[in-house]
Amino acid sequence: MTERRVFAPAKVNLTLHVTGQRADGYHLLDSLVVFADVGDWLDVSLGHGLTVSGPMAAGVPTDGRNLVLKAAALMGVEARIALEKHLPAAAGIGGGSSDAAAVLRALRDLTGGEVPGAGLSLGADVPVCLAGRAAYMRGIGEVVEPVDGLPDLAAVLVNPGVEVPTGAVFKGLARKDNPAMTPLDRSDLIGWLRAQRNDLEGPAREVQPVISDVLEAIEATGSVLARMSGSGATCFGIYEDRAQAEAAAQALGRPGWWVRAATLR
Ligand SMILES: C[C@@](CO)(OP(=O)(O)O)[C@H](O)COP(=O)(O)OP(=O)(O)OC[C@H]1O[C@@H](n2ccc(N)nc2=O)[C@H](O)[C@@H]1O
Ligand SMILES: Nc1ncnc2c1ncn2[C@@H]1O[C@H](COP(=O)(O)OP(=O)(O)O)[C@@H](O)[C@H]1O
Repeated sequence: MTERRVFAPAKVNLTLHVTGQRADGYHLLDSLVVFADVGDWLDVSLGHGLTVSGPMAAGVPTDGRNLVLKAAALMGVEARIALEKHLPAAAGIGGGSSDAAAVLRALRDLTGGEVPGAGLSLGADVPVCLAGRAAYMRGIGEVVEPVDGLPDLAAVLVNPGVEVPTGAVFKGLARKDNPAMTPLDRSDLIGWLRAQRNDLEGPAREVQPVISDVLEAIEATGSVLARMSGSGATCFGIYEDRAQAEAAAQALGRPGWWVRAATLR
């Protein structure tokens, strides 16, 4: 087999605490990250060329700006990649980073090569996406510590169709030195999550006020928790079970909104 078909799941920051800032301007993070059963698909082989198709392909670069080609360059090879885009871009769910990580995994497999620096040079979210499982993400994203024993979470993902530039949201932070997460309480995960934060939610709402409407709409469907992921604008709701999440996804349909029921793990 000289071709690999790989899945690039949506990344969800269940929590995202910004705890400091480095001299180079990058922020120190303390985040619990999980992955969805919703994502992009890629066919990867050694060769040349990139095609982008699928329902969310519009606006995604098809040249060297695409992170999947940067991932191949990092591995020191040329790759032939067919990317099927299902995730919105610049949406706080790491679409580009997860695509890059999927290519790194496929090329590692095809070439036997190592991934330099776990892909951090491609973006702060790439190392955790390369791990591809529930993990704490710390440092600026380079410290990834797997977390075992979390229950599957029934969820909806909602993106209101507006892009949020990550850098602008970090710039809008009033405080850089916020408290870290408290120790994880597996016996009351939802209660624990409610007591944690996404520090980027405030500045992201300033950039895109529609995020407040999304969170209110999710809360109105009876979610046990509603939060924003990453730097937004995608928000998630957590539900008692998958049937409730599916019903919520139906209820949340609005023109221009991207809504998916998902299992997070
Ligand atoms: C905020 C997070 C949380 O998981 O998710 P997204 O909203 O991107 O999904 C990530 O840290 C984003 O990772 P990623 O999107 O790969 O970021 P990068 O391309 O490396 O950086 C984009 C910009 O965000 C800022 N940035 C990013 C990461 C970090 N730890 N501190 C920062 O200040 C910098 O201004 C940088 O120029
Ligand atoms: N494979 C890709 N998929 C989506 N966007 C990509 C990709 N490669 C590069 N990009 C660019 O990266 C930017 C951020 O996209 P993405 O990684 O999805 O954002 P986020 O980190 O907020 O989830 C987009 O504006 C897009 O132009």
